[in-house]
Amino acid sequence: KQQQQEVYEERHLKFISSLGKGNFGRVDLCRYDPLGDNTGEMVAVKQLQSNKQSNMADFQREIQTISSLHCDYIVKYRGICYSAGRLSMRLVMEFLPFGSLISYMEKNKHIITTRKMLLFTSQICKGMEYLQNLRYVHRDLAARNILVSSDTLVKIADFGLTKIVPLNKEYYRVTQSGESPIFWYAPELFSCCEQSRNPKRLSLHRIGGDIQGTMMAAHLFNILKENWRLPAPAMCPPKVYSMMMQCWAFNSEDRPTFSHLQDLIESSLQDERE
Ligand SMILES: C[C@H](Nc1nc(-c2c[nH]c3ncc(Cl)cc23)ncc1F)C(=O)NCC(F)(F)F
Repeated sequence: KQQQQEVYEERHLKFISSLGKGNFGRVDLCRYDPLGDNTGEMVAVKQLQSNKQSNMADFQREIQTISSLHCDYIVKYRGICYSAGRLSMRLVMEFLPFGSLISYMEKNKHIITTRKMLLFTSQICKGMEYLQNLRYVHRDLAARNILVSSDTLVKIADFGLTKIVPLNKEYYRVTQSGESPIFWYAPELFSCCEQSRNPKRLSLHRIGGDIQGTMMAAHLFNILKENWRLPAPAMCPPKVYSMMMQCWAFNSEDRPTFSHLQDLIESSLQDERE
């Protein structure tokens, strides 16, 4: 059983490579090697890029969020590393060797079966249902924020935009302007994350290239009001596309819950077995 460390000493955290950049942070692959013999565990370490006060507060909230989550389908929190003088801190998480779902799908798009994609989607629904039961809203569910643990297990990651729905409310209203991923729909798994079928690219094509900035959200709203939706990805089973369309219902009360989605996935899996 891997160590469940809470505090990581900076001097034993050995940088190996940079994994990627998020909204305000960077994630590196490190080996935590207190014995100094390269037998320590590999971990993913996130640190802020900017030391803007607001980002620091958001980072604290992200740490608070991920450290409260215990689910097989959510990336595991390992602990905190306080830098010298405790000025900045770093979030230590489990390292998933297969990387993000986007890169995994691009690399394996010719061998990934519909069954495998349904299994991944079902696991994401289970993770999202767990979040929902804790009244968390992820707000940035996209294949780029899903990590692949093995050929049969994916996990939800990146809780930088996650908010808690207050007890006296039923939904979360976007308040601060920040970068909202307005083009992102339900899991775009079934497009194999092909860049040509990227939700943003397809929506921009429909809206027209000469629109920019604040007008963009208005135009996106209009085409959705007129019931335009992303086309079915290639090889997407009809039942799956109808499930996606239900997730994109204009009125939120018409959209399926994550538990209902799991029933739909089970029934699609039956079809795939026959
Ligand atoms: C900014 C960081 N970007 C990347 N991370 C990794 C990664 C591989 N393996 C990993 N194991 C644990 C973690 Cl936390 C990240 C990785 N790979 C490519 C990236 F571009 C990130 O956090 N992205 C969000 C999410 F984690 F959901 F993919």
